[in-house]
Amino acid sequence: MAAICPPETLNPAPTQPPIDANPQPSNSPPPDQPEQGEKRKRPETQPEPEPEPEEPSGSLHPLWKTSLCSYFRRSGGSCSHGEGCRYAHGEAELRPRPDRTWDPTSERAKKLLKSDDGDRLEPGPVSKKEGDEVMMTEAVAEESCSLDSKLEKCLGILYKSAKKKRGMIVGFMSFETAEQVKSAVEELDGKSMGNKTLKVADVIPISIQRNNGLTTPTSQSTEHTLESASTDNNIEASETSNGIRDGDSIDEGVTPGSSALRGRSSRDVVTPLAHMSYVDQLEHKKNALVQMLKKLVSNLSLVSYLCGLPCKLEGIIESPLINGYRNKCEFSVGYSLLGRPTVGFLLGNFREGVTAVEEPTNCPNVSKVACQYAGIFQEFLQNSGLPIWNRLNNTGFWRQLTVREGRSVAKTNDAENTGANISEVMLMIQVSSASFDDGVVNNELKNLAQVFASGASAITPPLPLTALVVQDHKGISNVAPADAPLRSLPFSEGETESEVEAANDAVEARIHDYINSLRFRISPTAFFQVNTLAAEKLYSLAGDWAGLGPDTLLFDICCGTGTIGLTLAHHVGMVVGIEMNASAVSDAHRNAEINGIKNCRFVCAKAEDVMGSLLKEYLNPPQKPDEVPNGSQRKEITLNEGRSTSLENVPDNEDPCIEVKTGEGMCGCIENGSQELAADQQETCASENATNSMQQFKNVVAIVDPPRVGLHPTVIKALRTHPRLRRLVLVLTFSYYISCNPESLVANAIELCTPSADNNEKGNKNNRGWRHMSSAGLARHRAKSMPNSEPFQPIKAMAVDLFPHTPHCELVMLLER
Ligand SMILES: C[S@@+](CC[C@H](N)C(=O)[O-])C[C@H]1O[C@@H](n2cnc3c(N)ncnc32)[C@H](O)[C@@H]1O
Repeated sequence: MAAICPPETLNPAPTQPPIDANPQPSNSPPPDQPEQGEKRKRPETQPEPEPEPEEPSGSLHPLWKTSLCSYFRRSGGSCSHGEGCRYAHGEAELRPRPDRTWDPTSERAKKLLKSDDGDRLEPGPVSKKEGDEVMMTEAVAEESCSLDSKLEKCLGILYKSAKKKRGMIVGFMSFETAEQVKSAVEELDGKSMGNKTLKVADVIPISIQRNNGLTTPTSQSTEHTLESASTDNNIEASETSNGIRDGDSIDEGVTPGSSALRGRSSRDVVTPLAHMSYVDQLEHKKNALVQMLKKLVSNLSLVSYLCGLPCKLEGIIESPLINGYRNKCEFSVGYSLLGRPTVGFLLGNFREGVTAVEEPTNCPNVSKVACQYAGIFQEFLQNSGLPIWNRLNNTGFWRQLTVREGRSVAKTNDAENTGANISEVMLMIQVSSASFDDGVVNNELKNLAQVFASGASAITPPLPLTALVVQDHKGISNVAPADAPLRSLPFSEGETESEVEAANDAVEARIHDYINSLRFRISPTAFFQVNTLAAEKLYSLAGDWAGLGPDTLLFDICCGTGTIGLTLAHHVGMVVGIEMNASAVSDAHRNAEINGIKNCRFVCAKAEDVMGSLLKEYLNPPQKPDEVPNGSQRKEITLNEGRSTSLENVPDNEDPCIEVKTGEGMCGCIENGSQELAADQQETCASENATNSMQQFKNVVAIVDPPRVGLHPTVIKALRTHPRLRRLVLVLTFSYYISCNPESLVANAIELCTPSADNNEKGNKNNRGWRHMSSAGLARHRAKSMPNSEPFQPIKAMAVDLFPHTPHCELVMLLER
């Protein structure tokens, strides 16, 4: 309903564009933990006031009695803290603040505000000029009030709940009654807080959700939002190397914003470089990469370097497709600036209070097919009986539409005709069904499936529709954990519920794409690079630089569906892929199988849990034949769903993954080159294979393609300290508007490349200084305690542009020692 903002924040430089990105499970907290940024719910009953700090006699706390006690006022004159309460029990006790202002909720301040002198005790400029207007939450914070617990105390208004995310410059409030809303607006708009002025701006009320008998209103209360008119173009990216996701870490979807957003388009937000020629975009990215590499130099003072760079930047490889290249788009569901249910991209960052969603039609990186599906869904939502997800109070049903496309083997670089190769489409609709009746939900989903099917076939040429999946997710962020429930929806005519239920048991929804003529199966939550043709170039470059040969053992760390390892498998003796997403590992197995590749093993685990033991297993062969590496694995082998079968015969709908658990929590999938999956046979086979292979690998290489956060220190340590690993190829996403990406690259490189210290420093467990360190600082700190080992040297780097029109880019860096 209202927003408060400093005008200077209205149009800052864009930060992250918001299309898709595969959710990175590594970044998703386990379901039992709050997701990042998740707010704690305000308790129903008013909590007891926090214990007040003891006032040292003789030296009063500077804020002593400078704010009115809301408990005292509301309870009609009692407060459990009695006279010891830090807050003033009534106007008479009230003291002026250190800045000579009065509690703005006090009668005294109100009177002063009405006078020409404003609320200051001393003459001086009153902060009424535009530049000094602040978000309510900023001002409140300056007044030492936490919005959650002390808003009422500070502002003296009645409200139902107040929410603010860390880092947000707006706060959201809901009220019990219309009167509360009215008086809160009167009270807050234009109010001076310290030397700042609160601004209340109009927003479109989000809780006006359709209720045509199918849903219950989210709350009986009059729910309004105090929201900001301010925003910038920032959209947080959850991840990663495949680009950006919309709504990622925006997580909440609130209302469409205010007039400040009018004129802003999803094109500006999602593809902020689209106004430049492609040549200029590449130049821009290259320059940004040079800056980032220079930063690396300053952190690696002992490494020889060239022209200010740690290694030569060989250039930037262009994307074969510049428009419509994305094979995956995650479209938010929300309201447009005009209040219309819309499927598209958020116009800004929720932290800045922006929740308006606009259609993706002008975003040059989105395919026509994806736009058409977004349009079909949007049309459906105009008449849906179930509400759109409300990011303010985390209620509602429809959350997100993901469109994933698979291409046929024939490729075209024809920018105008990118849709021609799209042969498969998977639609994943994210909903939150928890508070809705099953019958209503099923009916609505059935209608939606029909709408998608008929909409797809009504278009000329008809849109492919291969799989329709519903993801049920009730977390605050749209980034669902990898284990969020998925179900397939029937969409072809005549297909019945029970047929689909049966099919759900057997057939997992998936699409296929091709890389270097290999066919790849992709499950709904598995990572796959969003620009397939550019990814081919990326993988080829990584392979060229890795120095591969028949005697090479290649570790594909963070392997996803196995793309890097499988496309290079024919150059090497063996590939060991490590990946934590079980669906992706299952895809990797299947992909090896459908492409007839036998020399790969894929391990389903966090790299940090298994890297050390895998290096040992392959590179420190046991001395005696009966000394089997990872002996504990043998005891805990389990077959998925207790099946025992031959991989050669695994039908497309079965998961050939065998899980192996070790005492260290390792969960591995035995290499699929083995024929039998019977547990004991498989384990022997795997070990033998591993042991036999060990002797023949003269060359050990790792290609590392980690998520945005970079490599875990444990993985770095394992790689750095294993003397037989001589070559490392890092594949990292560089996003020059996002500081954390280059940070993680720089941090990882510091640990890998800093020479060992003469005297290793042992970590001091009690040293909490790390909390305030940058990631580079932390990495330098860790490098000091790295066990004595030969450092890697950066040899060369090259960028590959997987994300035209956006600030993102992949960087490949070769490290050797
Ligand atoms: C940038 S993607 C690269 C995937 C693959 N190399 C490709 O190009 O398709 C990063 C992958 O790392 C996985 N991942 C994230 N954290 C991980 C961890 N701690 N251990 C193993 N895999 C991880 C993600 O699930 C994701 O599949």
